[in-house]
Amino acid sequence: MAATIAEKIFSMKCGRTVRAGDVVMAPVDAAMIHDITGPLAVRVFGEMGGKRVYDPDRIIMLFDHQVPADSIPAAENHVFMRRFAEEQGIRNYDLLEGVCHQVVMEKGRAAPGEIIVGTDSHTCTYGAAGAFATGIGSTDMGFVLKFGALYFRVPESILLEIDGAFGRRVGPKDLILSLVGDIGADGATYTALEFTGGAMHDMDMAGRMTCANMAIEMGAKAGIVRPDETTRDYVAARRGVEPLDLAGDADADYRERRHYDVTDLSPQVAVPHNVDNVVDVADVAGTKVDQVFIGSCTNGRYEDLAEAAGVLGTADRFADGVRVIVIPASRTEYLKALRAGLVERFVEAGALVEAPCCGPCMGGAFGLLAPGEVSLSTSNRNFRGRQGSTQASVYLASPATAAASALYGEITDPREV
Ligand SMILES: CC(C)[C@@](O)(CC(=O)O)C(=O)O
Ligand code: SF4
Repeated sequence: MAATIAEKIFSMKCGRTVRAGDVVMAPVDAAMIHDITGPLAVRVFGEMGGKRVYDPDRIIMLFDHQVPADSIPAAENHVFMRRFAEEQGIRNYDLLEGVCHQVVMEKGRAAPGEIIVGTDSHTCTYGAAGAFATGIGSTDMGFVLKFGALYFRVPESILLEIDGAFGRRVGPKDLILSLVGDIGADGATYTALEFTGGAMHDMDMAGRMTCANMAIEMGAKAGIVRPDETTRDYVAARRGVEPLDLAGDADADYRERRHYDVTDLSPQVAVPHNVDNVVDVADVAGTKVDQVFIGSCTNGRYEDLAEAAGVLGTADRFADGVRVIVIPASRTEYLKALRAGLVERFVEAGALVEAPCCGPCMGGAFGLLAPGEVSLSTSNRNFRGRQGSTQASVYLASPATAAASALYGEITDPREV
């Protein structure tokens, strides 16, 4: 019987045919917890009478939101989580490996057909590898840690067929921002987005992660990129085995089918204070910026830093008065950038390059904005107060637009640099 990818994954996991709308108890292949939402999950696990986690090798614990510890409570959280890891024999964790969603992917912990949950709403990122990956609350995670399964209502799916070829200095972030603007912050609530089409097929894994990462910004439970040879190569290189092949059936019962062509897409910008308030860069060009942040689980990979460095080109310096903060999403991506000379290039141009962490993305330990200040950020949220003062403004854009804007001190179309 024709089925969507989400229906196929849940049917496989439940050992019977299930359909969108069915409520099922499904096994969880991997569970990710991090330093902000993890402690509560661990406490709930204890309150449920949990003594041993269901499988320590399926639990991934990462410290990324408040690292290095930026307060004594944060440090206490880290001690609490490290103790839990040690007592439970959880080996998949590292203090400074990087942002959770980058690390889960680069460690090969996501593969087509798997169900992965995380106590973070951007867990959907792993749909780039063909998994059904979704953010859950810390209470649900307490249940997963103990039982290794969770109740799900199998979501309806929206098929997104993306065709065409990106123009110069236009890429996956511009695509996903345009989709968020078109579908709306609540336009895909509780659905699974299924990304397919020529432009997705041509996209590298970094770009697919950028797209899957922002599925939640349309309310979606998951953002699954149809697996293909790029998926197979990425996963096989990390797992050493050929992953499952998986595709939604053309005649499956999709709630919606949408077609987009990226050929004429221009650089996109999400304007304060809503992620779905998306315009062409031309509509906000010339807006003065005080800070530019290049990083986050959305756009902190080597490919993103290289895109920004490409726009920087041979320019000596970023614009006077603009604070440029660059944060590679993981130690691996940082080392790639170091070895390619990108870090030196950013520092020479006046940027602050920080060790892998979430940083200014969520108004964490540093990079906070004062009232009236303006940030252009390659991250995924721009609600009021997200990066500091509720009187500050955050614009979201691609690494190329971020670099161009840092060069001129104002929002700038990267195609004009
Ligand atoms: C935990 C929080 C800061 C988060 O990382 C993800 C979440 O909303 O769960 C974010 O980006 O908002
Ligand atoms: S980088 Fe930002 S969006 Fe990603 S997990 Fe950290 S705080 Fe959340």
